[in-house]
Amino acid sequence: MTEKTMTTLAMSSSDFVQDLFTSFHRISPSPPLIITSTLTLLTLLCTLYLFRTWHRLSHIPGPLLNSLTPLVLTYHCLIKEDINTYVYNLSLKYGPLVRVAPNVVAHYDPETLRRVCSVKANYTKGLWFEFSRWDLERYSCIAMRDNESRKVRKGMLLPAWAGRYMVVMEGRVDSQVRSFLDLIKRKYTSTPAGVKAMDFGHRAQFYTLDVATSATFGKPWGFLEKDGDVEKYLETTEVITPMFGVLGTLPWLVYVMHAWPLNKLMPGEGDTVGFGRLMNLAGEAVRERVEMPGGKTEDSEYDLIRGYLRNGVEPEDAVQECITLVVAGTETTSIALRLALLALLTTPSTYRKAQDEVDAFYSGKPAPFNPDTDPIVSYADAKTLPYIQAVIREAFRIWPPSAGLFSKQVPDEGDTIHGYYLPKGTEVGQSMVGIGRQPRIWGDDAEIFRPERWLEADAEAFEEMQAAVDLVFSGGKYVCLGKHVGWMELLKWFVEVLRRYDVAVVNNAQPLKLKDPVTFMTTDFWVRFTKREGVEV
Ligand code: HEM
Repeated sequence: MTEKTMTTLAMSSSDFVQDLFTSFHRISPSPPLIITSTLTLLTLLCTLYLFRTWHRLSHIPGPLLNSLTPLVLTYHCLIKEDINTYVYNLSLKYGPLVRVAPNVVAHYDPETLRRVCSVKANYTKGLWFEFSRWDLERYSCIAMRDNESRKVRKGMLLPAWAGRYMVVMEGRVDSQVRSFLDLIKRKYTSTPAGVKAMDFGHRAQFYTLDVATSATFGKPWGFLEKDGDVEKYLETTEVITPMFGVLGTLPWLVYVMHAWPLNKLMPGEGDTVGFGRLMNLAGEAVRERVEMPGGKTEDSEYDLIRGYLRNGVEPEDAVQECITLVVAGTETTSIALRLALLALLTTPSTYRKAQDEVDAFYSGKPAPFNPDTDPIVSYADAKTLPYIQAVIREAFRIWPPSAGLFSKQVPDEGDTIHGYYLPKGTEVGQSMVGIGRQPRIWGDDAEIFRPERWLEADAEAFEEMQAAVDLVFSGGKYVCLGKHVGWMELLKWFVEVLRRYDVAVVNNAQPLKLKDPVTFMTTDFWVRFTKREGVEV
């Protein structure tokens, strides 16, 4: 090959490459075209996804936006802080079954709620409960979604609350009622010479925390004695509790938070304060009891951890149950205590009647009254006071302490509620606010706090009302384990406090601030206690 031929060949191959490049460039799409096609494809996929999301339950009435995204509910938890009122208002607008999120419907029918929760129903717990998984490796009963496993676990938990153990538990409640009275005496008795206002929102929590921790661990953590937060528990739970509402609407976030790197920020057994400290103490308490030599435990040493372990709960699971006991037993009862007191303080006629009932009860007892040695009213006696019970039931009704959706999942065979077919996997949420406020059961004055309605009702109506309000403790296989302890705490507190003190709000224009990010939470509830005339305290 000559040099000339070589040069010609080299030139023609470079021309060829250049031509190829130019023609490729000519047919390749311009950047705007790539962006436009990608956007079109994404829009198409999103539309398909949204259509599919909407279509599944498109026959259930509800706002369009809610059928496309759960973020509307998240917004009402996080920003508007009115989630339960919002869900009830949707029911009023759209009917007895309303679609509140793509896969979640809500109802306010006591009968439906009882059926969904009944032992026979194949419904399982919904994803809403995922927030109560304190550890992804282990379950506490409240978070268990598999019916068979939860039946076995609940069967182990129940005997720990039975018979004579309730007597022990009542003694624990009495001690904390006494601690509360002692706190008023020590620091918060107002006189004409000066007001010693108490932030009741926090003190209600101190009381219920001391009851829950003494029932669980055998002795209280001592919030009332210290009259302050212990181990920064409240400081951290005040941040965490509203988050429970958000996680209820976006359950997948629970797994994100338990995965690296967010898990580094989550409370854990290594923590020395806050929620992590509770985990830590629960672990220690369980280990301590497992390592203890066998033999009979005196009733005075009885606590729920011992009861659970004795009934066969694995130690690691007992830790989870301890955490649930403290979380489930505290905020619920505090809410009921605060709002029942608020209702009494802002309705003078009911306050008088409640106090008269307590006085009438004690007028039949031998005098004189010694506040330090007289026993705290027994649960059995307190249950003979209809008006005080009516006050508590009215508070439960208007501000249900367990106000969230508490959704349960439709079983494989599907279900029909209020004439609407619900396919497998649909989450059925409850509106306890709706159950407590619907005029069909409560009459036209359903929004009004009026304990008298309970005394006026005939036997049949009373039964229906009681069965409806009782659902604040859920029902069937999900019924609250601490129901009687909660009732004891409330009844005993009202009887013993009203017996000794006159209570009044401090800020008449705004007794407290109420918000509803997951359930009814209050701040700035200042009250004053004044000794009743002629009563030694
Ligand atoms: C006014 C007070 C209370 C209310 C309104 C209340 C409400 C509830 C509700 C609605 C549930 C069922 C959740 C569900 O699975 O659907 C529940 C479960 C539970 N509650 Fe309560 N509760 C109260 C007080 C207490 C107390 C004082 C304790 C313990 C000291 C407690 C311990 C528990 C436990 C351990 C569970 C889980 C039961 C299970 O998994 O089956 N509760 N509570």
